[in-house]
Amino acid sequence: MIGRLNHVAIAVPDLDAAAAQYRDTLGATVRPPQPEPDHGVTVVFIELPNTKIELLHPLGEGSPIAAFLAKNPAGGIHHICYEVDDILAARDRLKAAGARVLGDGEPKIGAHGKPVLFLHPKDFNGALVELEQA
Ligand SMILES: CC[C@@H](C(=O)O)C(=O)SCCNC(=O)CCNC(=O)[C@H](O)C(C)(C)COP(=O)(O)OP(=O)(O)OC[C@H]1O[C@@H](n2cnc3c(N)ncnc32)[C@H](O)[C@@H]1OP(=O)(O)O
Ligand SMILES: [Co+2]
Repeated sequence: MIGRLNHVAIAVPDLDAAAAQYRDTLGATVRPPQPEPDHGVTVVFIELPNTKIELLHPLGEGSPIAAFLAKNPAGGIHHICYEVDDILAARDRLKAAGARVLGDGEPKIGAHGKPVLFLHPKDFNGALVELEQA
């Protein structure tokens, strides 16, 4: 059911410093900061030949990554995002298998303008999983 690895997300305490490190030290292509108020984060995408890195920083009150950064003040890998051909079919199959779909269970529009859903990390080996409509 899951397809390509769309991105690996890293929560960072200093977005500018992390973006500069990927650009200047690692020599990667770094996109401009992108506020995502509906998700409570600002993102910077790093373009790699085979996938993307999504740098995440809290935006506004009640950001879903605030607790994660409080527990991991130096930052850390926050989630992995897989593409699926049919996000509603994927959701229903996962729910039937007992996985917890986060939020109200309805897809939201993600950073690429496509529907996304999140699955509880405790149901996936301690890794928060994002699904994105391909
Ligand atoms: C930009 C849009 C979009 C895109 O298009 O790419 C994005 O990526 S948005 C990214 C940010 N959005 C989200 O993360 C939404 C989904 N997340 C959530 O709903 C919550 O963050 C959460 C996963 C339910 C955690 O909620 P929280 O209030 O932080 O609960 P706890 O701190 O109590 O955590 C419970 C439990 O889970 C562990 N945990 C939390 N986050 C992670 C994580 N990222 N990876 C692995 N494990 C995680 C946490 O440590 C707790 O464990 P215990 O302490 O053992 O109970
Ligand atoms: Co993401």
